[in-house]
Amino acid sequence: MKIGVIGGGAWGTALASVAARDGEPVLLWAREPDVVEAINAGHENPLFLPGIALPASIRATGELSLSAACDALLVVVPTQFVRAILAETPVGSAPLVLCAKGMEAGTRLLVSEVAHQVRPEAAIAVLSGPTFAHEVAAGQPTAVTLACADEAIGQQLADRLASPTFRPYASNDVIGAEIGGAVKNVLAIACGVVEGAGLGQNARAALIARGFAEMTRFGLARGARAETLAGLSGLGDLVLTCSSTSSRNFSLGVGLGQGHAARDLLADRRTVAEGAFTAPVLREAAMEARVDMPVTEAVCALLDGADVRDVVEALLARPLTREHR
Ligand SMILES: NC(=O)C1=CN([C@@H]2O[C@H](COP(=O)(O)OP(=O)(O)OC[C@H]3O[C@@H](n4cnc5c(N)ncnc54)[C@H](O)[C@@H]3O)[C@@H](O)[C@H]2O)C=CC1
Ligand SMILES: O=C(CO)COP(=O)(O)O
Repeated sequence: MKIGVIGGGAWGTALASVAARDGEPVLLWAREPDVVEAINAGHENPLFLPGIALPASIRATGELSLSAACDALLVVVPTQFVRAILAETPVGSAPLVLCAKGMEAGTRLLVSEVAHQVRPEAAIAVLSGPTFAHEVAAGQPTAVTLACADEAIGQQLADRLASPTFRPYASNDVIGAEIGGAVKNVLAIACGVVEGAGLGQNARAALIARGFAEMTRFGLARGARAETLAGLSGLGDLVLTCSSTSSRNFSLGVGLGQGHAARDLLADRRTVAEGAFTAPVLREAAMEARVDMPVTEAVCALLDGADVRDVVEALLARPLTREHR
């Protein structure tokens, strides 16, 4: 199965490295000519994944048309670009493995729903879980959820991508796998705020638990299964992203918690903090589904420029309620 990877950021590069581990040829489409050049000439992606040696069997290209020769395509561009890239990519009969974590602005769709609109004929899988790209590319042990409604295709993809240090766990809950990854990025911003504002470790643990309750309420309303939300792509990724400055979303939150303005923190970023784009979309989707998401609302307020102390005060002043509703 020849794998093509669409997107040469940190995660696309790390996944290309996973797929190329035994000398298998992998095609990697990158938008930046510098990235294409550096991968082909020096087997490194100094822009997005510096300091990691890549397998020589990865061939980078700037030509999307070459993906027509692939048997499966890993789609790893940030969420807001998935629709445009998929429209341009020749897909043929290749299954699409969606690896971005977020919701599309305007439509409020999950990435699989966008892919289904643009490529209704393609089999769709979602790969998601606690996966910092630099650790995966360095061969450190990692486990992910690989969800596909067609379980035979899902198993083929899992077998192809698995290695002694990369363990895909099969699932058929595509929506559930996506909701965990989309929501945890917003919650990671909130946990970063707790860190940046010096609110303490009790507050962070409370936020992870109440954030998980929020993720679960929203997920169940959108048709996710509870066990998927409690698995690698939900709780697993939430715990990872809420506890490390390696996370771009958590780091963005640290800056907000220290009182910096979101627009300054987001200006001129080359790398993506998906939670900043997903938060307002998630707030709208939650209102539409009549799901209470106070942490998400607080993150939206901070991204809109509200004062940290006011937002924290308002969260803590909410009426006391039952832990389980
Ligand atoms: N970095 C990580 O550790 C992980 C990232 N992800 C997800 O993977 C997705 C991609 O993130 P990263 O690879 O980390 O990106 P990155 O932050 O390393 O790089 C930014 C990417 O955005 C692309 N880009 C910028 N403008 C674009 C445009 N107009 N059209 C198409 N692409 C454009 C760049 O070419 C580059 O590939 C995100 O949804 C992220 O949440 C998922 C798991 C782990
Ligand atoms: O999704 C990730 C880890 O699973 C990466 O998190 P960040 O995008 O916050 O860096």
